[in-house]
Amino acid sequence: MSTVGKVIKCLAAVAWEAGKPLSIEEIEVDPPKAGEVRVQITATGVCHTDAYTLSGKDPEGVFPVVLGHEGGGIVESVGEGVTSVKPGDHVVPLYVPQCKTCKFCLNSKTNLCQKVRVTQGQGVMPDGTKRFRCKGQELYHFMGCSTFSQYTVVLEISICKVNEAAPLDKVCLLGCGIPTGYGAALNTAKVEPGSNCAIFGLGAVGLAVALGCRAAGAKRVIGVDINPAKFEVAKKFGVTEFVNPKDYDKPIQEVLVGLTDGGLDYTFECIGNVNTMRSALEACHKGWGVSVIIGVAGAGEEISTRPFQLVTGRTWKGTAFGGYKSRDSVPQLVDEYLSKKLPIDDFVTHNVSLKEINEAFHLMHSGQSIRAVVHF
Ligand SMILES: NC(=O)c1ccc[n+]([C@@H]2O[C@H](COP(=O)([O-])OP(=O)(O)OC[C@H]3O[C@@H](n4cnc5c(N)ncnc54)[C@H](O)[C@@H]3O)[C@@H](O)[C@H]2O)c1
Ligand SMILES: [Zn+2]
Ligand SMILES: [Zn+2]
Repeated sequence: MSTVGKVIKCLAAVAWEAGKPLSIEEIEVDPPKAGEVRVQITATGVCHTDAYTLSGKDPEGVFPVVLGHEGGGIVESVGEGVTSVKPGDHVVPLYVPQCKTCKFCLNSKTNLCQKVRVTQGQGVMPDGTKRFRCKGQELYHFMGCSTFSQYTVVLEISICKVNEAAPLDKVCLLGCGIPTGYGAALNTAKVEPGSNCAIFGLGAVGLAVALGCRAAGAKRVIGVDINPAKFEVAKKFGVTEFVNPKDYDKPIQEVLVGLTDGGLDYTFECIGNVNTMRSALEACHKGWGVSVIIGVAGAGEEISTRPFQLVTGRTWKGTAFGGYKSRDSVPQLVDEYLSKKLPIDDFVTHNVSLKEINEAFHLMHSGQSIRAVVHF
């Protein structure tokens, strides 16, 4: 029996309020309106941003909400005017959309499409309404994706069709963490062959940076992390040396400058801590070192350094979603995965069912997982 045009009842992990575990509920998902796509989600990763919003610290956070933004799925039906995907297509929802018409999309220097920024931040579709209900209450959308549900509704500009040969429980991770780090090295820093790089924080994002540095032909890739358990696994991703700030009684930037004859060519902050952001900048080589901020700091926090650090030729940059124009790039990254250039499988350390989704959050908080993938 076709579900097209009908409300679908399915299971979702609902965040009813801040600071509480997710609860598995039967929800109702409306059909897609014009320009929208209803997707059956088959797998999703769990990312720090989901945890951040769930914690209540996100000033934009609204409840009750269906979180999740690292999903993979199959198109169930499309709304009026949708042409780039059709029912049955394998797709990855994208929290950075690509409308291809706004000022940002038309500028090759940025990937930050602004077409639906305001409504996406408010947790609603562009017409101000929502497509989810549970127990008589409407549920908010999240980052334009809401992948913690068996079915979700997203905009056509927030989705891309990917090669069906790729398993969705792996390429779902191309929805956030992997492109973020990989693109930070390749698109934002534009790491050159023979470079010395340092990566602060060896979670999924930092390890993806390591893959990007390796792909670019970096010579030394120094991993900086306070969890020594990360080093063995990081070698597999191309980290060549490991520095634990806890092993030293001087600032870590001084240690790194000493190890590298004056500093790094490229550093990457993948923690979200304003102190390590400063260390990462100051670990850069005078005259040309570039530091890229990827980690997301807490609301209201500020970075600082002495301006002389910049006057003497260091550059501070930042990046979201690795600088990738999302709909153009994610299908290409899927192809890189299929041609064994981009090893996504190594990121999946745990697999859980939807009912165990809170366990995936626990594995992330305790530092045990690189990524735990939730299967529907
Ligand atoms: N800019 C973007 O588009 C974007 C996208 C996704 C995630 N992020 C952010 O990237 C960051 C990393 O995400 P992740 O999923 O890899 O996180 P993660 O928690 O898996 O990894 C962080 C790592 O940093 C280490 N660490 C913590 N404090 C440290 C310190 N003081 N010194 C050295 N190492 C330290 C931890 O041991 C851990 O290995 C987060 O802030 C996340 O919000 C940004
Ligand atoms: Zn994320
Ligand atoms: Zn746009």
